[in-house]
Amino acid sequence: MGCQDEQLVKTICDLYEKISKLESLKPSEDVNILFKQLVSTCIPPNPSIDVTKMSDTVQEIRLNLIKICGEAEGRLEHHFSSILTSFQDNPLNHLNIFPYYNNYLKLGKLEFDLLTQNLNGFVPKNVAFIGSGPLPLTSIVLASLHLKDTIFHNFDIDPSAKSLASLLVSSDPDISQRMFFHTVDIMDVTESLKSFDVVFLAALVGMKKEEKVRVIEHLQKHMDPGAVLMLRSAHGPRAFLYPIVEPCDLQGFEVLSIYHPTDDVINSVVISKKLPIVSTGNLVGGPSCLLQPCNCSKIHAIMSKKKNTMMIEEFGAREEQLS
Ligand SMILES: C[S@@+](CC[C@H](N)C(=O)[O-])C[C@H]1O[C@@H](n2cnc3c(N)ncnc32)[C@H](O)[C@@H]1O
Repeated sequence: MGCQDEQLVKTICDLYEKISKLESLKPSEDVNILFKQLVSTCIPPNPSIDVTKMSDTVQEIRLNLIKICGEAEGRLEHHFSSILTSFQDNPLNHLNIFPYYNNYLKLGKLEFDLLTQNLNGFVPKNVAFIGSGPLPLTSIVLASLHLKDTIFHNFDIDPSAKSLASLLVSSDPDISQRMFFHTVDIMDVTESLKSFDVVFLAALVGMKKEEKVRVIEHLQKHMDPGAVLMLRSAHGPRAFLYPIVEPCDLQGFEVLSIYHPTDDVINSVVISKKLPIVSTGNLVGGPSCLLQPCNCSKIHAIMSKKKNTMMIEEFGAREEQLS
């Protein structure tokens, strides 16, 4: 790692030391300043920064940072969703009070464009968003601007997410009829997952690699063959803020494209499709794949086709009926 990169990692670690000493992660001037510094340090594209090759100490800092950023993001969303739902008129007319609203507009457009490019004109009728939170901006942006006849089912493990998000959309004549919220751990949702053409998985569902892979395996077991799984990942220094999803984490899926933004959209986007299961229960295609050397723009994964046998178990887990 060059000395400039070493300096970048040192700056991130120094910011972690300050952030980890904060008494609260609730939005405040101190919290906002530190997180703005952290995000602006991590955003400039730098493919030579590979967090997976750093020391155990830096890896531990990264894991803690992802957790802290996740908590701060949740509190920020909760804070602004509470303000928005206090408006007398339609809260969806005031989304721009959220500091990262423009980022969600750009991310939503990027995800819609990738879907359009890879779905060959098919318009999804039923979309699931997993980890929608108290301010489900991805679903709202997609439903309002891009998928104007699509039904959205939002899943979140946190009860306050459903209560705030439902209130947020309740006064919008269109969105309130097409958007539903469920308080459930996605690991407890099984049969219902088959009804979705597209499933989005929020970056912060599964913060550790093994947690993320467990969720992906669960989705692979219950999604409909041919359905699309949209994931959020991170690249370069941005991987200090969010987990990385690699094609090899997506067993049973064909990775169609990975897009690494180079502007202020922080998340990379991974679009994949659940592989068909042939009659003998074997999967067509295989888990491992080769990525062309990353040029930090748009990468198509090259799938190596290998036969792969997969046992499917029926989960008797509790499941909330979709409305
Ligand atoms: C802070 S939100 C970010 C999503 C963002 N609002 C968007 O529109 O892209 C991430 C959410 O994931 C939820 N979450 C984490 N693990 C989950 C799980 N196993 N099942 C369902 N939701 C989960 C958290 O409760 C949190 O509200």
